[in-house]
This record gives sequence, C-alpha cells and structure tokens, in this order.
Amino acid sequence: MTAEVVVLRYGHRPGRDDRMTTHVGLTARALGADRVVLPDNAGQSAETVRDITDRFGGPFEVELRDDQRSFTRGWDGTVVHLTMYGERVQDVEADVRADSVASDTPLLVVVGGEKVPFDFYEAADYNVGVTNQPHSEVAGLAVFLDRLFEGAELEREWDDADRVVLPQETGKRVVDPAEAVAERDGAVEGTDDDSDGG
Ligand SMILES: C[S@@+](CC[C@H](N)C(=O)[O-])C[C@H]1O[C@@H](n2cnc3c(N)ncnc32)[C@H](O)[C@@H]1O
Repeated sequence: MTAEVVVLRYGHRPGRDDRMTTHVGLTARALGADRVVLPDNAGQSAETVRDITDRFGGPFEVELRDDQRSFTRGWDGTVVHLTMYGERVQDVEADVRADSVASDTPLLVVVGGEKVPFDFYEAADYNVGVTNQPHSEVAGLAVFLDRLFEGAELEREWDDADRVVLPQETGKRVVDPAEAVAERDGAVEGTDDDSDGG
C-alpha cells in the first residue's frame, strides 16, 4: 500500500491569489499527491481543480478547511513545510522519503502564500528549502514532489478521464480514452482542446 501524500495550502487572498492557489492544486494533482487541502475562502480554485480532475482523471481529492493550523498540528504522519529558510531538499529528501512514502506513513506537505506563522515551522518534522532563495510555492512544490517520488510520478496513469492528451512533437492531440487506446493500434484524429485550467 502507498502512503497518502496531502498538500496543504496556508493562506489565500481571494482575487489576488486565485491563480496561484489553483496552480498549487493542479501541481499537487499532476505531480503525484493524492489530495489538496485549500483554505475555505478558495472555493473558486477548488472548483477549477475538481473540474480538471473530472475531465483529465484521478483519483485526486480537493478539500476546503478553515483549520489549517490545527489540521497540521494534528496530522498523524510526517509533516514537511516548504520554506526558503529550511534545510536543503537535496540533504533531507532521502530521510523524508524513508519517513513517508517508503514506510507507508502519511505525508503532509505545507506550502504558504501570505506570511506563514511560526506554528508551522514548529509543527513540521522537516522545514525544507528548494534552494534557499525566494521563489514560488508552485515551483517549490513541483521540485519537492518530483524529488520525493524520484520521477516515478511522471509515469502515472489516470483513472476515469474523459480527455487524454497524446504527446506530439508539434501541435495538440486530445482524444477520449477509447480513441487513445485505438491510437495505439492505428491513427485516429483528435481535437484541439485548450480547456486546461490555466
Ligand atoms: C512567495 S512565498 C512567501 C513567503 C512569506 N514571505 C513568508 O515569510 O512565509 C510563498 C511560499 O512559497 C514557498 N517557497 C518560496 N520560496 C521557497 C523555497 N526557496 N523553498 C521552498 N519553498 C519556497 C513557501 O511555501 C512559501 O510559504
């Protein structure tokens, strides 16, 4: 059995953070997490991530909560907080992996938006920096998950999709799952589809 990996987003300013919070959810989904926990005022972002999951497949859960601090403190498993002030990801990734996916221990990955209270630094088993330079929660999350899964998430298959992207050297091919199977045996025309949540 594979341990659950959950991403928690702390902080959301409606309007200003909509796109970034949505992209935290989409990145969590695409790069192998099982669930994202968003602040309860980020309903629009939650809707977009659920819509993408409905169309491009899962499983992936989206949850809205107003108790990010107590949820993190009460997490029954390992907690990683991504912060530019943390230990270098390349120094701790093996220990984090051993304490989570490799030992069937649930992992909570916390990313901030607005200023992150010190409680999260204290609640974390690991404060992890993806470089010690300031950048973005989306970039930090993507690199961290790829390191955690050692690239295996790139090979993931998606369940219950009604859209499948067929990789192209040039252009866009998006087909339904039956056509994707047929495509493996012969040529089937796909359709252009720009509805990717971006
Ligand atoms: C734009 S930063 C804002 C940080 C905020 N100024 C603070 O003091 O917490 C938003 C989030 O991006 C993530 N982040 C930014 N740079 C990072 C880095 N070098 N390594 C890991 N995470 C980073 C952290 O999760 C952070 O909470």
